[in-house]
Amino acid sequence: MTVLDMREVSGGYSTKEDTIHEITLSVKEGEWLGLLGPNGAGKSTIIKALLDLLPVKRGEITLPGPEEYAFIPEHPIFFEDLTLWEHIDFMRAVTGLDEEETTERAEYLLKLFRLTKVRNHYPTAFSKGMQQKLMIILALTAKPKLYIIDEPFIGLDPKAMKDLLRELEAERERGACVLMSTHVLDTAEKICDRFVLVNYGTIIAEGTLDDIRRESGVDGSLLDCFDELMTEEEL
Ligand SMILES: Nc1ncnc2c1ncn2[C@@H]1O[C@H](COP(=O)(O)OP(=O)(O)OP(=O)(O)O)[C@@H](O)[C@H]1O
Repeated sequence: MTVLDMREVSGGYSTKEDTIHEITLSVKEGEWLGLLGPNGAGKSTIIKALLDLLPVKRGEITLPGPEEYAFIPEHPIFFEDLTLWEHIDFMRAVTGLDEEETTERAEYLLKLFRLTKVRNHYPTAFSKGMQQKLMIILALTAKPKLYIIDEPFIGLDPKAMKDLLRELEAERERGACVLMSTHVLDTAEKICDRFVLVNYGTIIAEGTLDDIRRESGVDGSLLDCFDELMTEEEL
């Protein structure tokens, strides 16, 4: 079953020029889609368009209801006046999740990501990695149908990255799906089922690793294929 669908979506920051052009992609139940591309390619813009944070000029977007997806942004966002635990309470109040279950899961995740000691502190004073972990904990606690993650691995220490992958893997077994943008191609290659490669706001290749290999003519890693496709584009 398709959980997320974008059909020929174009839009951008200025009224004159589009940043993304006719983007078509979809994510099915239990599937992990990697959104890849160089700096400035338009990955975050595609995610913003998807979440209605950017005016979409053309195209159609189908997304589950807000309580069914969680967004982990590239740059963590917090309420200045709420402590870590108050953020969890707030998320629970908004989503209407069961109190006991949410508390148990949040406490487990705080321990796993080593934030228990700062549960009553304000996230604005956290390091970038700690803030990123809190965004992850809030998303994982909500147990949504769909995770939309913009650069999940930047700023995380190796243990946190491993723990995040393990927790997401457990979520996949539950049927949850993931759309993630990332530069970490070796990890993407291992965990994603399909890939969408974006350059200058346009999709230049998509499919499974085998599809991407065929398209690039390179029988190598995702990074090798990516390099080849990018070189072809620049010629
Ligand atoms: N707030 C903004 N206002 C105007 N233009 C923007 C804004 N944010 C991004 N852009 C432009 O949109 C284009 C795509 O940027 P985007 O952030 O989507 O790229 P990205 O693929 O996520 O890059 P990175 O990997 O560096 O995060 C770039 O040319 C960028 O300059």
